[in-house]
Amino acid sequence: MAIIEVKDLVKEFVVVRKKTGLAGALRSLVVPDKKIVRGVDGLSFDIEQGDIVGYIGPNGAGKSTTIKMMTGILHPTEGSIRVCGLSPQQDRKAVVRQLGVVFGQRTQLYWDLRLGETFELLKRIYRIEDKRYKETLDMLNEVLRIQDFIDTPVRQLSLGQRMRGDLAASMIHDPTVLFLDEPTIGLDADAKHAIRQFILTMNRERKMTVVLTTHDLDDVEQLCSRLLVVNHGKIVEDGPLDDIVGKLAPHRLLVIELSKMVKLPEHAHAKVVRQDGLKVWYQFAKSGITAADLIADLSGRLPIRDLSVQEPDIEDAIREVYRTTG
Ligand SMILES: Nc1ncnc2c1ncn2[C@@H]1O[C@H](COP(=O)(O)OP(=O)(O)OP(=O)(O)O)[C@@H](O)[C@H]1O
Repeated sequence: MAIIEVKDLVKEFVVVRKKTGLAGALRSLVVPDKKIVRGVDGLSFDIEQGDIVGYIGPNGAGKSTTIKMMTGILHPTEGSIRVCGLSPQQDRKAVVRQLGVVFGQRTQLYWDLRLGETFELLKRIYRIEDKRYKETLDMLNEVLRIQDFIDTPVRQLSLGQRMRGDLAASMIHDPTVLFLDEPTIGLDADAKHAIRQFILTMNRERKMTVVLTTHDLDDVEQLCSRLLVVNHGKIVEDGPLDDIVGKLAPHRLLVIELSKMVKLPEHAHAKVVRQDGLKVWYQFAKSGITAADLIADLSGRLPIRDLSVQEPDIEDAIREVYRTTG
């Protein structure tokens, strides 16, 4: 059985369209011009235990709305959700016990408490045994190095420390599923690295299922085995990371710097897509030829001073999908 089951999920919001001018504003008060917005428009997917799934899409695609429904914060207009076999709406308490939720844009820590006091409080709320609590804290400390700032009041933590604290707090009750909404937003490279290591460790050591929304494609590439791409409230792609990259961005570029100007040879598997003086860009399909074979072919026919292979930019590719399906 999948750990998360989402079927035909729809969420509609009623928004009031404001009319312009004073007369319009007064008219809106008397007869509001209401419009229904579909934030989520018929989503279906399953997530298996132990998966790390990237839930990605452009601004306004419906990612946060889906997460809010999966965590029981919002009620679906239509459709059904099961998390660990339970309904987040009907069995909210039991589902919350199974979930860790972290929003990168806002903290769930108590602003005036020291981080350690917050953990103690959560231990009591969730009635965690001393032994398990200690094991969890030791593991969290190893990965997130929270000991350095465990006695600091939350309001004095840097953004990176605060995010580590938030992640640690979400783990105290040993959840089965972790929802992360933009966990690396605004962080420096070190903090991002620590957070990615933490996610991988929790997944490996505790079989934690992770659903991650992010605009950071490095997060996706380093963490996720599967991607769900959402646009206008609908899933537009669902599959292994490599397949989606292969489908959306099948080409690579071989960038060659020539040592002197020559006539460029044609190649059955590569075409020149750009030239700027002595610099030449050959585009080739990953499925047609390997970079090594292409380099071997061309190096006998061109005076090469330097070269590099550019991987496809998946973000550009996804943007292209959004443009064509939007
Ligand atoms: N409370 C609300 N009232 C009205 N419309 C809403 C509400 N919440 C979300 N929406 C609309 O639903 C759609 C999906 O929004 P959502 O916040 O889920 O997108 P998102 O993919 O999380 O975007 P982002 O990447 O910017 O966080 C948008 O059109 C948004 O304007």
